[in-house]
Amino acid sequence: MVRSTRQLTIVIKLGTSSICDEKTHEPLISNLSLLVETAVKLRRDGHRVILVSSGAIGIGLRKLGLEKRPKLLSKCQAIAAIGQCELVALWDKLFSLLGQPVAQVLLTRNDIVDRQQYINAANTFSELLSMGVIPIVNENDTLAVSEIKFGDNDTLSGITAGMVNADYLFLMTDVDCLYDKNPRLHPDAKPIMVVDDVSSLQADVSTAGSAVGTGGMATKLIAAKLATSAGVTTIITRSSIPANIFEIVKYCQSLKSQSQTPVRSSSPHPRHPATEDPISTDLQAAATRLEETRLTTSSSSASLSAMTAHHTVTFADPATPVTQSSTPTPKVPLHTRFLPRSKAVRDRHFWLLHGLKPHGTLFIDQGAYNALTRSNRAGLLPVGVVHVYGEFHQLEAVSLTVLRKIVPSSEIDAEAERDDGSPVIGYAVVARDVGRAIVNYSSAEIQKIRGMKSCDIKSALESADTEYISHRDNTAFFPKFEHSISQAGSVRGSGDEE
Ligand SMILES: Nc1ncnc2c1ncn2[C@@H]1O[C@H](COP(=O)(O)OP(=O)(O)O)[C@@H](O)[C@H]1O
Ligand SMILES: N[C@@H](CCC(=O)OP(=O)(O)O)C(=O)O
Repeated sequence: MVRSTRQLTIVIKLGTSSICDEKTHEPLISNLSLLVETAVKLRRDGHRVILVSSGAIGIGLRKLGLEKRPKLLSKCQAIAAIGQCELVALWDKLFSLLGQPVAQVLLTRNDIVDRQQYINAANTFSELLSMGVIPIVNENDTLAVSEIKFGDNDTLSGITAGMVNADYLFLMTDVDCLYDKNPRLHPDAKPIMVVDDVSSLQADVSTAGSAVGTGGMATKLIAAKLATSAGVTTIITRSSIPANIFEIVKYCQSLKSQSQTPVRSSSPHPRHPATEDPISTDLQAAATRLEETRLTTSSSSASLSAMTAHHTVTFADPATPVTQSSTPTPKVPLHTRFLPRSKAVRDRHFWLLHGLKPHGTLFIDQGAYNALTRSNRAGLLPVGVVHVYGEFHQLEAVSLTVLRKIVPSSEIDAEAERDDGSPVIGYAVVARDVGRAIVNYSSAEIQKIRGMKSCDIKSALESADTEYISHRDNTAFFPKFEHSISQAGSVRGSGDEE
């Protein structure tokens, strides 16, 4: 039993590989039943549970006696429609045996781009959870085409966890945890126990996962980044023993309460809980890492598959200082734990960053970025915009990118050419994706007023309702340490602008 002084909200994501057999696509009934027992026990312990379930296409393939996914999108969508019906009927049947009501929630990215629809979805989750129901979420594959797709249920589960302000996101899969490389291909792969910053993680997740899964580990890291930014502790662990969730939550809760217990000190200065103190948080993480390093060798055998049973070495980032901890080592099943950010991005900011689909990019200068992110935040003025990329309309979303350097594309690739064979005249841009904004002007209008003082907007445009390209309430920024690493991308422009 997970004893907790407060009710926890726990999102559990189950991938296709945990729902049906990789080759025959037969449902893995024992897996599903164990998951149902665990979810119902969590409910009976007073927690709120959401299940994000893949498997519609896998189950649909089985129903139609097909060996693999057809290439044609409409066929896949039809199979998903057939499979989703069977999948939810199966979940409903299993949960009903234990008297647990469930609800089906199908989402596409388009559903949450609109703020009101996002709020509607969040309210529906909230109502269902307070009625004691377990929502079962999947992407609405019948409607989703690439432009409006989450693309994979890992990302969808990260967004769901952020939307409901969950405490935990469990990404249940067919390996015990995240490794430094794919354990299916590398028997010497080392498990990674704790991750405190997904952006600086060094693990090879480039190889594909199971034959039935869509994103492999790469999309689980995206989900972890999304969820931890919203303050959600994210766990990757094996799905075949769902009861491990109890042990892992108990362990994480005990770490949290340890770190929140004020330390008695003779110092005249009050001590802050460790979670508010970046230095002690680091030490806590490092100490935890050491504890977990020990426990991997001793207690994970129950959850280790034949494939990974020999992994007794844990992997700790050598760059991170590790301190001794005298805390007795608890026995916890093998898992990777992604630590939540202490400054969680929630509600409107979470929606701005992760619900919206950017239609273009505004390159802003460092001064604008500083003004937009300081404590007394400013709105985005034309003077801070140095470049506009893409075509978008008023009130659409854009990415905000801090421009670092512009390099003529010829310096990067002398052979660069367009599809029709003509040479590319343009730039390679070194920039950092820092946030999102909803704009008050179209791309064509911003092109005219970028770099201008606010008093000049009226003379440059036919109508100018506001001096702001984006009001501060319509901008949101990724936590500073989580910016994506500098990326180079070519902007195919006229070449005469900068
Ligand atoms: N660094 C890594 N650590 C662990 N698993 C990895 C890694 N890189 C790739 N994988 C693969 O990811 C798979 C899990 O992803 P996936 O098949 O999409 O599962 P699911 O259907 O549960 O979403 C594992 O079976 C493994 O082969
Ligand atoms: N929506 C799809 C699942 C897509 C997906 O992300 O699958 P997986 O990588 O196995 O979690 C389905 O239900 O088949």
